[in-house]
Amino acid sequence: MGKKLDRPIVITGGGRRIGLALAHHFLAQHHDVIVSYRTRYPAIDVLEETGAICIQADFCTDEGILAFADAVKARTDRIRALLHNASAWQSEGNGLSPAKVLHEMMQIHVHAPYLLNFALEGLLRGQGHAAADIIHFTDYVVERGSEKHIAYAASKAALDNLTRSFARKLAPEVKVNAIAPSLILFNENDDPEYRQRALNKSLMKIAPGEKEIIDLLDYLLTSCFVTGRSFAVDGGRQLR
Ligand SMILES: NC(=O)C1=CN([C@@H]2O[C@H](COP(=O)(O)OP(=O)(O)OC[C@H]3O[C@@H](n4cnc5c(N)ncnc54)[C@H](OP(=O)(O)O)[C@@H]3O)[C@@H](O)[C@H]2O)C=CC1
Ligand SMILES: Nc1nc2c(c(=O)[nH]1)N=C([C@H](O)[C@@H](O)CO)CN2
Repeated sequence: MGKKLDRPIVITGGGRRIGLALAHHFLAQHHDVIVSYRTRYPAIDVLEETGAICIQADFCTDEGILAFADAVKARTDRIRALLHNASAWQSEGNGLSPAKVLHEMMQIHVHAPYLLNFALEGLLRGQGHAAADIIHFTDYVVERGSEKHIAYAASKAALDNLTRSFARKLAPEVKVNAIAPSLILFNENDDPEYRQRALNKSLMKIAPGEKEIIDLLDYLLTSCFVTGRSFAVDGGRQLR
């Protein structure tokens, strides 16, 4: 099973894009890192070669969520930060019934963070004032809703509310904050017309990439005071 890790940063959904960038960032800062992955991309091999502990987990069931928590507890007695990045941007339609879309969105964006926060509470507490962090990755649409991703937006809104509840429950040992991005990264299948439309929705008109999230995370993890808040990373989209 290997040696116990020293206060690792735990990242859910670390196999690609933002989660993967976060894992490499914190490894480069010489943190121990645990990531959950669902699909074993080649990037997982590279993460393991770079020293991360990569644990396969599917959060589509509560049992899968709690199995991941048990696997984390088998590797460490304390956690520096728990980053709830895992997510699916599921729209209505696409052959799925509304009931299935709603279930999947609530499972990944609400059941997983809620159950993992409770299951790993004992590993987050007991390290001193503001010594540990939980980060919920929500979305700009929490403020506005979304006509094409209704269940997704509702589930992220629930996650936004969990931020304040867990901040009240876990202070002052553990800070709990949310990051609410809008367009950060395109998906590889996004066509040029979609890309231009999406860029035009903000004042800044760029897709800034993972560094915007990484820099905010570095700030939040060094704070001894900020908790219970959501931080928009949206290029001024609300002013368009
Ligand atoms: N990218 C952007 O522009 C924006 C991102 N965000 C938020 O930022 C975070 C990161 O975004 P991004 O990197 O684009 O996310 P992605 O959708 O690219 O990746 C999310 C990760 O979560 C994993 N995941 C999805 N469903 C499950 C599940 N049931 N069980 C376990 N793992 C699962 C995926 O695994 P697998 O690869 O195997 O499917 C994937 O590795 C997300 O919370 C997202 O909602 C918010 C607004 C904009
Ligand atoms: N899990 C994901 N959530 C979101 C993604 C994504 O790729 N994966 N992408 C977006 C869009 O960039 C959107 O913000 C564009 O307006 C939203 N959420």
